[in-house]
Amino acid sequence: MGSCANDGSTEYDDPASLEKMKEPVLPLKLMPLHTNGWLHDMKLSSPSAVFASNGTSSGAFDPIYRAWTKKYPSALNAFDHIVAYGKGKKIVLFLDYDGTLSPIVDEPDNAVMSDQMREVVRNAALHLPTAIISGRSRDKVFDFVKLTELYYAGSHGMDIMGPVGEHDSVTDRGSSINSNKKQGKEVKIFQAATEFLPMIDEVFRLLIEKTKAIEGVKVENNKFCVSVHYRNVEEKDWKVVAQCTNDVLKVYPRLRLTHGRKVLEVRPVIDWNKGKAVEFLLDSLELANCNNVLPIYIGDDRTDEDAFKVLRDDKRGFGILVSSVPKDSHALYSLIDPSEVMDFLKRLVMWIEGEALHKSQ
Ligand SMILES: O=P(O)(O)OC[C@H]1O[C@H](O[C@H]2O[C@H](CO)[C@@H](O)[C@H](O)[C@H]2O)[C@H](O)[C@@H](O)[C@@H]1O
Repeated sequence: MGSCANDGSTEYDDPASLEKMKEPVLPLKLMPLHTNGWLHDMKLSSPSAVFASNGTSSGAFDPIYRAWTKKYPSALNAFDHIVAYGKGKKIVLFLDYDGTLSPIVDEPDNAVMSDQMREVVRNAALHLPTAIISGRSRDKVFDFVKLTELYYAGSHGMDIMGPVGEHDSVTDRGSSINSNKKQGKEVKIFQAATEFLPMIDEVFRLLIEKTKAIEGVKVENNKFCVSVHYRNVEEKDWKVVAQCTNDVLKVYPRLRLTHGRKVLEVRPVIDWNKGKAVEFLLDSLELANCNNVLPIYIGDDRTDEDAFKVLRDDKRGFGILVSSVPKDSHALYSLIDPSEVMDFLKRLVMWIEGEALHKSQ
């Protein structure tokens, strides 16, 4: 297997097997491969939250954060304004998982969702179409959420289990595998990058091998993408993580890199992301061309920005960024942390129930 080369060169045991992967089939959209650039992004994407003495995030009391909320008002404070906009409309809910429904923890396998949050999400899904869109594999995120009432998009939207719609007008790629009974309802499985599965598996194994000497690193297979976690790596070694990942990635021009919260995400170069998944799901729900639909997307990560942007550009719905630190975003509103997400969802359901009661009288 290959080893990390500080001079940027790479050695592989079986170059022939990799050779066939080198041919770019799609236009390249690689981020700059200069690892110092990566390092800069790694630091930027890992800002430290401000914490109060009791351990809770103190964003609301921090003057810089409060100034930031002038641009991204709290969705709780702006709740009446949000629902006024949703009055008479069908609200569709899109939720990210890590950092939105579950707090960020050191060990990705321990990112469990509280029973209370699960109940709130379940209740939301009983009142309005609800989908989880995660960077994790679809199976893994389902194992955490365990709710059959929802739709799921894993691997940053590249693997969707959605409703059976009439048409797939938003996509000319990928495969709708079937329409079958899964988790008790009629669903369609859409996968945008099936041909990349062998490559992703190979890269997953290579990344494990190449990074095995770095203490704290964790490589996670998310089916259509691979996550290289550096949350538990000492900051002085982040450069080595970037170098090792770069060494692997540069022989795979059909893969690209994006940054998440203390994680490097390796994924296909295809034009597909969480924003496309939102469009696909709205289309499948046959709500894509309706004026009386209000999609709301709640997420905390850089990869959620694609979804925020779609909603913002279409002027149809809006994003809510979950963050305890000021960040630039395409979202319109903000929430500090998953506990505020829970409060927002509870209020939304109460409002929907109130509206239904009002209508029935
Ligand atoms: O789209 P998401 O549902 O937010 O998934 C994005 C990544 O989330 C997970 O990593 C993040 O959460 C971990 C658990 O709290 C944390 O340890 C890690 O540092 C974060 O980056 C998940 O493990 C990744 O595979 C997802 O891509």
